[in-house]
Amino acid sequence: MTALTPDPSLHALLLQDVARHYGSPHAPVKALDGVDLCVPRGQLFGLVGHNGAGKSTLFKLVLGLVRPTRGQLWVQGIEVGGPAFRQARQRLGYLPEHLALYDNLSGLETLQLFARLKSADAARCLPLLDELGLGAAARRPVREYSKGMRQRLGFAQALLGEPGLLLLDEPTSGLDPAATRDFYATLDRLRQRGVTMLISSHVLAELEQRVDALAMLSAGRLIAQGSVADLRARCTRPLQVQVSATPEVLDGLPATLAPLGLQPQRTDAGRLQVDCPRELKLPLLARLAAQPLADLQVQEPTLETVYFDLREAA
Ligand SMILES: Nc1ncnc2c1ncn2[C@@H]1O[C@H](COP(=O)(O)OP(=O)(O)OP(=O)(O)O)[C@@H](O)[C@H]1O
Repeated sequence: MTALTPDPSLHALLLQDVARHYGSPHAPVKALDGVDLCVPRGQLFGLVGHNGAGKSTLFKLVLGLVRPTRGQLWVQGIEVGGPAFRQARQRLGYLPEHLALYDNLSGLETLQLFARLKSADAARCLPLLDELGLGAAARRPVREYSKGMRQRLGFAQALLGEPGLLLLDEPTSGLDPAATRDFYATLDRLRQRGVTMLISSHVLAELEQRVDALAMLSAGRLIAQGSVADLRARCTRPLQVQVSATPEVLDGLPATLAPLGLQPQRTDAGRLQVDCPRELKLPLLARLAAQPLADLQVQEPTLETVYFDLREAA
């Protein structure tokens, strides 16, 4: 786990020992319990966890919409709920999982309404819609918008006020692959401008290739935090190594790999698979490299496998 520095101004977001309990104090629902989290500035940072893990509660705490039962939070160095937070809140963008929109307003009117509520510059509305590919539809009523267009409009309201930190709750749920790709391309552009983004998703494969780092929540507790590579290194599940070669070469591999204690399995006539503990990866590859193979593939555990593994170990 990343060591926490005591200086909140160094981070886009810092949580120290944060708990949020609901219900009776005698039998509380512990939506979050003792979470230490540190999101560096300028990162695309993932937040993953199963249903009810506490992701939305964490967003609400950061936005100051609910108060922590225990602990402290800082957004860009400002304490959430403290005297300077009201102003800092203006530079927080939030895209909730379900954003209520008025069907009879146009996209532009909707965004102008959000701009008024947020005291943001209304002159930015049309350029923002253009930037998100909604310029041509800006004056059409929202009831005519597709799911993807509604999502982009929701995203536009989150971008009002030039936020330094964006909170994105399940932003791609229900989007098709092309819309998802476009959405992440926009996030890339924002990252290049130095915006920090905290994004929650159930689709771990989607985050795997895109986030700088992520935190894993389970039943209100933070079970791991780091880059995908850091978290993979902590996973106890084996790597899968697949090799292709002539049947004669494959016949000889069990004896070659026996000194490592590895037992390859034949998957079809021309292929063989070895489940390999991480610490044996290099010795295995060294032995395989000495063989006349036709092909070799190393499959790392997916982020989903890593999540389940770390959750079991927590
Ligand atoms: N207002 C509330 N009153 C009582 N319990 C609540 C309240 N809000 C959340 N909870 C409980 O807190 C826990 C965490 O909920 P939360 O919505 O934060 O999880 P989540 O990770 O966002 O889930 P999902 O992925 O399903 O949206 C759940 O057990 C939920 O039932």
